[in-house]
Amino acid sequence: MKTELVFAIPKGRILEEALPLLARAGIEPEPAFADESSRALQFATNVPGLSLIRVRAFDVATFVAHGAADLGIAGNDVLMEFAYSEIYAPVDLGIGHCRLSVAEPAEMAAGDDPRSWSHVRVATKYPNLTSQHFAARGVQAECVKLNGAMELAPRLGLTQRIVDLVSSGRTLKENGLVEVEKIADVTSRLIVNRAAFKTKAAAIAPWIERFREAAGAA
Ligand SMILES: Nc1ncnc2c1ncn2[C@@H]1O[C@H](COP(=O)(O)OP(=O)(O)OP(=O)(O)O)[C@@H](O)[C@H]1O
Ligand SMILES: O=P(O)(O)OC[C@H]1O[C@H](OP(=O)(O)OP(=O)(O)O)[C@H](O)[C@@H]1O
Repeated sequence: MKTELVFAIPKGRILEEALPLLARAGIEPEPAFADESSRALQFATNVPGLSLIRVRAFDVATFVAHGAADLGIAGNDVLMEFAYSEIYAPVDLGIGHCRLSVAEPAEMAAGDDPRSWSHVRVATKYPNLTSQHFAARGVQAECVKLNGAMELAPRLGLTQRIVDLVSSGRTLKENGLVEVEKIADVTSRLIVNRAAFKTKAAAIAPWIERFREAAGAA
C-alpha cells in the first residue's frame, strides 16, 4: 500500500518562493493550490499519496511537530521560537531570506548603546526567542506579543523598541525606525516530523534528497 504523506506549506509570502522549489523537487499541486481565493485547505498533487496543506507560517511547525503533517516548510525564525524537539530540519532551502532584529526610533538610536541595556520592553511576534536572546547577554526582556504591524508600537507608545523581521528595511524606514541589533539570520527550511521520519523512512528520505538538490539548483 502507498504511504500517505501530508506536506504543510505556508501561505503568504513564502508560498510564491516555495512553488518553484516544489516543482524542481517534482511536486505539481492541483491548480487550486496556487489560487489564493480558493477556500480549500488540502490539495492533491501529481505524486500519488502526497497531499499539500496550506496553513499560516507559524502553524506549519505546529502541524509537523504533532505529526498531523509529515513534512513542511518553515522559517528558522518560527523553528527557534517554538523549539519543538519533534521537528527535524535537514535542508536549508535558501528562500525567505531576512533577519530578525531589534529596532527603535531613529532619534532614540542616535544616543543609544545596546551594550548598556539592563532591561528592555519590546513588541514582538517572537517572545521566546527575544527573551532567550536578551537573557543570554544578561538583559531582562519584557515582551508584548503582537501578531503583525509591530512597527506601530513605538509611535503609539506601546513599547519603545520592537523585535521583527527585516528584509529590504523599507518597513522600518517608512515608520521612522532603525535596526540596532541583529538577533538571527533567517531562511526557510524543509522540516520533518521525527517519528514519521522513522516510521515512513522509505517514503520520506527520498524527498529530503530531492529538496536538497532542488535548493542547490536554485
Ligand atoms: N520581509 C521578509 N522577507 C523574507 N522573508 C520573510 C519576510 N517576512 C517574513 N518572512 C518569512 O516568511 C515567514 C512568514 O512571514 P509572516 O510571519 O510575516 O507571515 P505572512 O506571510 O505575513 O502571513 P501571516 O502573518 O498571515 O501568517 C516568516 O516566518 C519568515 O520566515
Ligand atoms: O524589511 P522589509 O522588506 O520591509 O520586510 C519586513 C516586513 O516583512 C514582514 O511583514 P509582512 O510583509 O510579512 O507582513 P505581516 O505584518 O503580516 O507580518 C515583517 O514582519 C516586516 O514587517
